[in-house]
Amino acid sequence: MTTPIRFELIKTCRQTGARLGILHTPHGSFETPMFMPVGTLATVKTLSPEELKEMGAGVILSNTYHLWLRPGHDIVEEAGGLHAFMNWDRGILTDSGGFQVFSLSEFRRIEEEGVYFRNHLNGDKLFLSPEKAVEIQNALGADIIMAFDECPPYPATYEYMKQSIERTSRWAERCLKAHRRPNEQGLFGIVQGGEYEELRRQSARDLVSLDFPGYAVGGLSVGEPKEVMNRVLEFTTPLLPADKPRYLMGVGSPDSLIDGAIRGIDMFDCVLPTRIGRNGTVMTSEGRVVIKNAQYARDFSPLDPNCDCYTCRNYTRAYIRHLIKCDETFGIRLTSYHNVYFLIKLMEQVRQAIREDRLADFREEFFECYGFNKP
Ligand SMILES: CNc1nc2cc3nc(NC)[nH]c3cc2c(=O)[nH]1
Repeated sequence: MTTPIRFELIKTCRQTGARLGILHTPHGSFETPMFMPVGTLATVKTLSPEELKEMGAGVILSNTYHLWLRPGHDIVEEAGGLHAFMNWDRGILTDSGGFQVFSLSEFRRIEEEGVYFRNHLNGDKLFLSPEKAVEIQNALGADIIMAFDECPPYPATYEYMKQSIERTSRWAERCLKAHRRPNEQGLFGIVQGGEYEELRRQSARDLVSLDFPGYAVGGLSVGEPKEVMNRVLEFTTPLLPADKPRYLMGVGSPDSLIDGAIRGIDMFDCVLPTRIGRNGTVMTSEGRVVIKNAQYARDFSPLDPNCDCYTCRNYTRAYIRHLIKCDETFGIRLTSYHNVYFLIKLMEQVRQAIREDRLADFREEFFECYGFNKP
């Protein structure tokens, strides 16, 4: 069987556990650690594929649950798959819908066969199973697809978490069996177990024995303190094969990206840059800037003095503040463009620091400049 996804380990940073790698996919090869912009409904909100390419995006995300509801995976399949449908010829990863079920629907019932819940748009009863989640992802045609898992709430009791990870492992096996296109789409397993080391070990052991082409660390960035996330990563990533990609789902903020890379994570995704961009908050090398604040009314400097993106080269804080205040669409395009660019460039700096074996030093410098308190 030809594996559609291959991870090439280039080197490990001597100062930290961070890895420099290359993720080979049917739609190109991309350096890791990487940040993957989220395009929930087959678009990274307000940005064009050309803009994403010029800023260096390699793999972008789309949501199985949302595309299943609108426009329907059958229409996307008829269009020739997501790449054709959204005119994106680089990498695409779809999540499996598990997380949306838990985050969007109050009513839900988890059974062995799958999850019963309601359509968040019209209240209709819905059912998702491992088989259905894989069927939808096979139709959408992403290069990387995710196993159907349960992302338990934080916190959860040990007893709840134990029965949840055992079901998630059974579901993972069912996903492998249901996968119709293993030579074109790499199916990643998702390690669960919350903050319990013993359960993370059990979940990792179950999934690694199924030999997935890649592994995600799930169940994090769900409200736990950052120290908990970092501790869980410290004992979880070493359980995963060094020659396979490791994906931390739903992360994250600049400090979490750096701390995740230091703990051996290769792939990250987060809605943060476009979500906060839409309400006029931007990430800059000197910390967050809430552009609506009156202090920027006559500030004719760029959003970030150290950024060379399209937004920062051509527009001022005063102008962008004006657009956001007037609810002008061009305003959130400019802030979204800068925020996605910022995280993609941050990962370039992380990769360069790994090449120079100085990621711990880079972390110090970045945290100092960005304004994070030193841990
Ligand atoms: C598709 N399965 C799946 N998605 C996730 C998405 C997440 N997004 C966040 N924070 C924004 N945490 C997440 C955890 C999971 C998780 O444990 N499983």
